Amino acid sequence: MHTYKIAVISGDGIGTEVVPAAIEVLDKVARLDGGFQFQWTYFPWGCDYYLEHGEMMPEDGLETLKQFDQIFLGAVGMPELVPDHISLWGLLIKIRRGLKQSINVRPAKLLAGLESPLKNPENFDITVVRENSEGEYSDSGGRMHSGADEIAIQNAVFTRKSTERAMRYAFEIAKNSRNHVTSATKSNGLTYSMPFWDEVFNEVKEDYPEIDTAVNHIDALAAFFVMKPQAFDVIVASNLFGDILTDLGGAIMGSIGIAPAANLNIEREYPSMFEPVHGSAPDIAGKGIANPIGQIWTGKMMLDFLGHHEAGTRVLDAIEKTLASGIKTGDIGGSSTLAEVKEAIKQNL
Ligand SMILES: NC(=O)C1=CN([C@@H]2O[C@H](COP(=O)(O)OP(=O)(O)OC[C@H]3O[C@@H](n4cnc5c(N)ncnc54)[C@H](O)[C@@H]3O)[C@@H](O)[C@H]2O)C=CC1
Ligand SMILES: CC(=O)C(=O)O
Ligand SMILES: [K+]
Ligand SMILES: [Mn+2]
Repeated sequence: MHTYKIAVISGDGIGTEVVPAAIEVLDKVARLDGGFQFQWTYFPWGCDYYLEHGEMMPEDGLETLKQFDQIFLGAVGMPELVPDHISLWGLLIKIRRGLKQSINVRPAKLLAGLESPLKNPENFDITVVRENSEGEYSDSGGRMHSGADEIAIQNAVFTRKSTERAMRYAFEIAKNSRNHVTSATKSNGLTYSMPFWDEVFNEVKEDYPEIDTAVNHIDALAAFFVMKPQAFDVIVASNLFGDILTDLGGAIMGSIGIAPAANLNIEREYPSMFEPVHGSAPDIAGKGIANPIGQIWTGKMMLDFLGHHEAGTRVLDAIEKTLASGIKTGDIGGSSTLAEVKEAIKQNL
């Protein structure tokens, strides 16, 4: 029996509610499978930790995390207590970069039993490959002067290595999907980064003659997500474009509370980190009404990454069965609690 050592960072807000629920589901599916188990190690890192220690995680936090097989994280951020750029850069983004989780995979598909806010949605099944290590998320820039002369400069960083890596990963995924990759660009507004992005895309696609491609500006692409999401298979996007597009992906499924994500170290040199698309949702935290499906589906992505596809399928089937039976949280039109949804998903495994 294989034991996976998983570092758990529930983080802030609803992270502390949805993570334990997902762990119960993962433990049960492991028991039903019989071939593997999880050993969970909990780290109390987050905004409360920051208020006590002056840092979001200990200085040797990354070294500690390297000893685990994978990381399971909820969400980071409590803007009323700690400014978001401090909390996210001190924990979430620090781990993504420090452990070279350079790819963020975020699926969005029409789930059985869930009503999309789109009026007559055709069946859509999209995988967004988001570059996760650079781009518009950068700490290069500065602020100076004050008053009417105040200036803020935020640079975006696009390296050939990381751009190409994200694109190649998208093409590889497309081979096992429907052989189509769309590139999200904005080379009509950004004069250096996105023309470069387009050039690299044109070069990379030459290596994949069997894959069809399209290029859309991100503004149009966002509109197409609403008007014709069925037109897409795999999408490759920069860090910020992918971030925005995948909240929209969650929304057209029914709620950002169900959207899963995986921060992958595709070289498998360091642990990958599995955390849903949504944040800490301070507006509903502590009420027991958060939707646990995003976190649970994220657990399915971890199972898949570990090679347990049958167990992963079992989790997604149980989610869909639960939705079809009408057991839903408020964000997707139901009146069930987090605990009720979790219990139903466990039953349906
Ligand atoms: N990966 C991460 O850890 C992320 C952290 N954040 C942080 O989270 C905090 C709140 O950010 P927001 O912009 O409000 O985004 P958010 O994703 O936390 O919430 C946006 C809206 O969606 C709802 N929502 C989110 N997850 C839900 C769930 N599982 N069930 C039901 N409803 C859900 C919330 O109630 C809220 O109305 C901030 O500190 C932000 O920086 C935001 C996004 C990602
Ligand atoms: C911070 C955030 O919203 C994300 O990385 O998805
Ligand atoms: K998250
Ligand atoms: Mn986001």
